[in-house]
Amino acid sequence: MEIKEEGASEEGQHFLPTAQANETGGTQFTSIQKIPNEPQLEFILACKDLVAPVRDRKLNTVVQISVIHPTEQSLIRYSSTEIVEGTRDPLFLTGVTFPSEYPIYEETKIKLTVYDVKDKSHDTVRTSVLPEQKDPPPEVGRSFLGFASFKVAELLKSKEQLLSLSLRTSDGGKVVGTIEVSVVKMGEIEDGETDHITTDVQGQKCALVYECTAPESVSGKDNLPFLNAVFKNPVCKLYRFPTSDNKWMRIREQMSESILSFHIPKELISLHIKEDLCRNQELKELGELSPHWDNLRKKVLTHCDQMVNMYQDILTELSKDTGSSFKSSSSKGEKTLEFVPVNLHLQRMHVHSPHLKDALYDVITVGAPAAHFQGFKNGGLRKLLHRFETERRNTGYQFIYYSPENTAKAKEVLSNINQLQPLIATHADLLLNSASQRSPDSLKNSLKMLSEKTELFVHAFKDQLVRSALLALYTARPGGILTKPPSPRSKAEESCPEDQPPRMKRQDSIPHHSDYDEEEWDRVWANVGKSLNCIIAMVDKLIERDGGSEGCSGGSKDGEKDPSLADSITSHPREDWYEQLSPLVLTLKDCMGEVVSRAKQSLTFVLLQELACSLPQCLTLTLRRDIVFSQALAGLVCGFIIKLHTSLHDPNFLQQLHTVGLIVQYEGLLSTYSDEIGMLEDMAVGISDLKKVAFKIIEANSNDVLPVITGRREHYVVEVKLPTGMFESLPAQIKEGQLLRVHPVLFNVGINEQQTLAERFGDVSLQESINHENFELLKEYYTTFMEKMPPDYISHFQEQTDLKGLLENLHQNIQAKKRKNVEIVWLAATICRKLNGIRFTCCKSAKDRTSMSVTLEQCSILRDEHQLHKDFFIRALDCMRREGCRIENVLKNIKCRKYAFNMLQLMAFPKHYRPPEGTYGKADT
Ligand SMILES: O=P(O)(O)O[C@H]1[C@H](O)[C@@H](O)[C@H](O)[C@H](O)[C@@H]1OP(=O)(O)O
Repeated sequence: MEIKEEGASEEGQHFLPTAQANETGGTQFTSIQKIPNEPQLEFILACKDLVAPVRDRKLNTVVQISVIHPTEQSLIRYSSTEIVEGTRDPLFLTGVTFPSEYPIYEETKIKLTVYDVKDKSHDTVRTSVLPEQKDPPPEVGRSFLGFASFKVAELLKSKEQLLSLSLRTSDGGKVVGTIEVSVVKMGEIEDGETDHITTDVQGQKCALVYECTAPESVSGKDNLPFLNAVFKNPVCKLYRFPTSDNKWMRIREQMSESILSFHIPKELISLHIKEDLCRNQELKELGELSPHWDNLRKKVLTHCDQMVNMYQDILTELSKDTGSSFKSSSSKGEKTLEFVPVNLHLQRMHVHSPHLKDALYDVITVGAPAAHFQGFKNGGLRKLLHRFETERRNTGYQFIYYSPENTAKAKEVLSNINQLQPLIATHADLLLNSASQRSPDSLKNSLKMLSEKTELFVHAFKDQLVRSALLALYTARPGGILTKPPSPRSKAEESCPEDQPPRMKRQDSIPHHSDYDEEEWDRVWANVGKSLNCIIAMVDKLIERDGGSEGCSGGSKDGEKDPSLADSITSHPREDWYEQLSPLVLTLKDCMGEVVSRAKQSLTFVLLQELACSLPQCLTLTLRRDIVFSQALAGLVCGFIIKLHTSLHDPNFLQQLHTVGLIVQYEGLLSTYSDEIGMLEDMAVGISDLKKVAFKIIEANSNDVLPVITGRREHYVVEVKLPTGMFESLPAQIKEGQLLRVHPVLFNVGINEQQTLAERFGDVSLQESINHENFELLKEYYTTFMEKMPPDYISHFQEQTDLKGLLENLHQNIQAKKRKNVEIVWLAATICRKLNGIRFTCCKSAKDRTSMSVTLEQCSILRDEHQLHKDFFIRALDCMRREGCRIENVLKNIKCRKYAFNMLQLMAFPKHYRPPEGTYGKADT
């Protein structure tokens, strides 16, 4: 077989899809026997007795792993180990793993090439997947020592699955040492054997014993097919690190993208279109208005229709991306991809350490949810929304000011009406159906349902807002007089004596009209309750006369019956039930229709005020908020799904889920300088808006496992599907569809050179306020958690972790005005993990700073929870950053294997956020 130049082939971590891989020109190859969804082959490497080309040179070795597929002639560079310095017998901590999807067979050949690295800052055989990019030539920074190759079958069939191969020079002649390839299986006990490994600290040695406790399934293998439908294109890396008692722990790092990146935005945009079309229709149905308001309505409708068209265009564009699951950092500013989160991944660390249970640690990494296309010249949502509200409050005569709470309330009531009216109509028909069957039980049941829904309906209008909006609309009708200016009134002011002028407080400015009959609405509204009472009374009578001993459980709402109705009931002995109930049901529907029509119009009029007073800013702001929210929600749904699947077998988690909900903690690394201020302002609102989301778990009835979103801008429900077996095992509350809450919190600490500028010459108040506000939210969650979770769980919990102490520590750190105080994000992350929460890490692109942070978090967990040998902390960190999933993330985003940092930036970073030499530099981002 001819071996081609290495530079000509592509980086192998992004492999062919399986179907393609099996098309091997008709030739059959032998698959490696594998456990479903587990990597097919994993091995580690060590060299012995390496011969230096120059005497007395201390070797710094790296092994490059390449693959030759059976049908192909060329080499594909697959991965590399880390560089081990100063030894002829290097033992590599970075292993090799071939994920389940990788087209590898027993016939596949693997080539191991050993290099001596002379200049780490230039050590890079290939930094790019594009052949002719500006990479240094292969020989820069390193020199070839020797190579060996083997077929996968040879390794698998070898004694103890271990090969010891001679390393030869390129002409194949001279032996320059040996390389050992040893198959590993996460969780399997290996033969006791000791070895030595050079640590970072010169001269220190560490005896290593291959010994592991029995494996324990942490990944919930039975639900993997389900997760595979959501998480795609995994990149896997394998490491082994020594523990403080000189044993091995194994770590598998995995990074996957998700089709939810595109699916959630599409779902949301469809929902917005529906909501906006419905609002536009309601605006049209507002009825006759005086010329002033009618003109405004026309203007609003023109803009709103344009907006809907725009959302439709975006949806069409996105729908073309069928099956996409990744938006790269370089596409941040693309208009058609605005709703899609940037560089969203599940970053998972699976730890198998001696004497401890296997553990999984998940972080969702994603670019800060922000409106990159709209830009940040005028700031982000936090500032823009505030400014918008202030301006609106101060607009003069032409509009009526309703506070954001009241506008939201109007939307909520409108949505409740739209949901409840058809529901009530259905229950009323079911009642008639039961009546025609003369079935007392079914009649009682139908009545119960009808009563419940009608009560909800009546309750929905209890708000003072409906009353005041009715009056406002009355004055806006032709002939209605709009008092000048609409005088602000609150409840307190209503009690002011007539002769005293009302206080001019710029709160809701609701007009008055002396001809207006305020009680009319009360009558119309009360009629619904009354007509329900009539039905209840009639059902009671019918059942009683039919021989039933008990009265109907529906019960009159206020205990008294309408006298006229009671008469009509007594005058019909043993009649046809349907005939008796039918007119009453009709009356209920009519009364309801009257209420709906009045309330809908009045509340739509409230919405008209918001839109009319600040066109087109209002719509642009809504768009910005929708964009940011969509990106945030896509991440949240990923986080929720993965958390649910990994914790499904933990009853405490499930109880926590339906009792107090989940904390969702976002770590932000944005600086409070220049554009990133705007990003942070967007991100803060996007994350806070996630409070409007509730999850509901439903049983999957088909192969379509993707979540479904219902609701509207103020309140969304995400339905997450589970296969029957898993669904059945859930607690009753969850199965019954209880809404599951999330509690998002954001802590931000800027770490780069821009933050240095902000701290020296700028303003860090945004970061400070965000951290303060979110600390209060976190504390609230903790308090509820302690109050609502059962005492035995809490005591077990407290034994393990001093959460209170961690919270206090976090609080002190937030208050201390310390520069780049990364302790804040570390503590917040620790608290989140201890509270069983969902973790997120974000920077602008989730590529560079995020990569530094998640790798640091992973190694800190290994040190704090899994006894990583202290001398190996930095080395583990460097391994993960040099050859781990995150450098693949960089490659995937910008087609170049370099973190986009320069020396100046690195100097500004807090300790431990700096990548190893040779992995960073100028990159086209
Ligand atoms: O992933 P990020 O940390 O947001 O990437 C930044 C990087 O930190 C910075 O040094 C570099 O100059 C670029 O601005 C990166 O952002 P891109 O969005 O351009 O990848």
